[in-house]
Amino acid sequence: MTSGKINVTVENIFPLIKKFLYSDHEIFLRELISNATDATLKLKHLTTIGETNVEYGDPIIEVKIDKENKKLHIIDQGLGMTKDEVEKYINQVAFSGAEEFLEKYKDSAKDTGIIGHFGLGFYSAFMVADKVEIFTKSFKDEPAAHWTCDGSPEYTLEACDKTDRGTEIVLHIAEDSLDFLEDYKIRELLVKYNKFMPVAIKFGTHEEGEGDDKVLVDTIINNPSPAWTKQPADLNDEDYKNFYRELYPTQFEEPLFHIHLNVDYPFNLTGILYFPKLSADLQMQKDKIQLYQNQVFVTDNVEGIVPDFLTMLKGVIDSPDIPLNVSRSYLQADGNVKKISNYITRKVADKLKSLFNENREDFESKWNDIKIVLEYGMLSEEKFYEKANSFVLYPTVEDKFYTLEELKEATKDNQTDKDDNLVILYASNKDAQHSYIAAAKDKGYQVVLLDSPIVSHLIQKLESDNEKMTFVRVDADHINNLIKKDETEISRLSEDEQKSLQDIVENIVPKDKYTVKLEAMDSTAEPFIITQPEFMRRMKEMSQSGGGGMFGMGNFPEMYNLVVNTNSPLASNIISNTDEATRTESIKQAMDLAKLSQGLLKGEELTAFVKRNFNNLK
Ligand SMILES: Nc1ncnc2c1ncn2[C@@H]1O[C@H](COP(=O)(O)OP(=O)(O)OP(=O)(O)O)[C@@H](O)[C@H]1O
Repeated sequence: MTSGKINVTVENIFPLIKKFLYSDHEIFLRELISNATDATLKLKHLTTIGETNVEYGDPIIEVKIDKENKKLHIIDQGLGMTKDEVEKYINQVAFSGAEEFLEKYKDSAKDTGIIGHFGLGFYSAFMVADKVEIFTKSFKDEPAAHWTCDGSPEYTLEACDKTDRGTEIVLHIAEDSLDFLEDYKIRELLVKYNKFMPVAIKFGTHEEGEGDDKVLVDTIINNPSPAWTKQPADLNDEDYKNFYRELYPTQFEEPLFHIHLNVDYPFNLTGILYFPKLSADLQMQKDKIQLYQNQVFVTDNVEGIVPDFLTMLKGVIDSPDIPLNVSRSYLQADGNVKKISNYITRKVADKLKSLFNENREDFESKWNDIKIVLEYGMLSEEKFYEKANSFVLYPTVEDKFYTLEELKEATKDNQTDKDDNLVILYASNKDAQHSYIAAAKDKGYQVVLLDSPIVSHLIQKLESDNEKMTFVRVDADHINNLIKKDETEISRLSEDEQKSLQDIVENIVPKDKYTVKLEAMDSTAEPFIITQPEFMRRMKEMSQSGGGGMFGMGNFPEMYNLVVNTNSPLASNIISNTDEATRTESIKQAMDLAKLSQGLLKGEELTAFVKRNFNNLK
């Protein structure tokens, strides 16, 4: 037997390992199973290249709990180690690896980034065990070895009588980690980290069959060849849907479509992304994109790797080319990671384009579920914006879908104003803006429905990229002014009469909220109309939803115009009526009706309005 002292340079490494990443103790199992998988795949490689003629067979990795003796076993049938190799790989390589890792990250252990996802390796066993044993028999014709270490730098290494090839790691679970002797706990970890690892993992057994045919079979935790490792040509739609269910067993909604990622130059990346049906409550998205490295789960926080606007997608990406032991800011500056993020953006845009081209009707039916992602993408990724023009849709209030070019074509004859600007009218809420939409439709105008929360930012961008095109919400002005044409209505009131009308109305309407504007309109148009000027409203919205350059606008009071139609019978009545009480009453009534039609009559005012009108019916 050899015994020795591991060469400690970091002041006692074991307590450090125990403390390290306190919340992440569970990763020990992933590290040990990764080692077992590597050892198995290495042997497979050696047999395929003819380096050895041992029988590879159908190896599995087994995880076994021995609750009574407080032990956890991880057993593989991989290439094993000779005594010399244990000395070299465990006492030297693995130890110095762990040591270097700790030295580097002990101060940043609290960093919530990707740090700590990989690297501690074999010695992470000491996060949960106070004694670790290795029984290992190499595929080479040499005696088996037995290594023990009780958490002090001293270890023992001796020959043992293990006869079958491979390595068995035995963890003597520490008192404060007895959780890891619970079936459910280990199962949960295996499912979380090892669900798609490339070597079969056995955890327990279960019965299969009926009556006398009942047999005990191994319970295999993982699917060693998940869909993303296969060629797209070998998978059909059903396979993709099945994989979605495998990935998110608690998700019952089907995905809208998928994108298979598969590239090996200049970086290596595979994966499948899914466009989910987005629920109204975006905060509820608990199923996220999962990041793997060679089929080992790393994290479901893909911030910085997947472009922001795509983090609402679901699925898997697997790439060995993403550095993991680094902080988020370093990650974002990494050249490979940038390329990966650009590649994903391009693939998503290409897929959307082909869906649009292949089956436009289907694409239109999915529009409402995907628009937020696309609109956000147009705003945040210039490369996506450039491609998006050919498939992003602008639905009208009547559910007709246009691309921007089609919309321009459909509106240019009727909606170009006297200064040669194309005015695109839009509504953000079909019900609330109903009367304004109806007025626009009467004129034969198209009204598009833009109701996502970031629309004000998007139209701002579209305007700056499309000369002589402006977006105006239907309630931004009265109908004649929304798209200014040359014809002007003549006012029936004299200038003196207009002046007196203005004074009378201004005296009654609250000045801090409404600017009274007299307009000569068709006599059948509504006498009082409340409008909300486009510019102010848009800046306010942009400021409320973040950015937009109008810092602080979000707190501005709402400003409205009260447009009084000087050609309406009511306007004439107000002028000619000399009884102040009834005049005031009719202005208040007209004002309330205008508010009602803008959705502004609420609470106490609404109650008073209803009461007053019922009284009038008596
Ligand atoms: N189950 C095993 N079978 C055979 N060799 C093993 C096994 N576990 C560990 N080893 C050997 O010990 C070495 C060190 O393992 P350790 O987990 O510390 O680091 P690693 O796997 O090389 O890298 P990483 O830091 O990514 O885990 C391995 O490279 C391997 O040679």
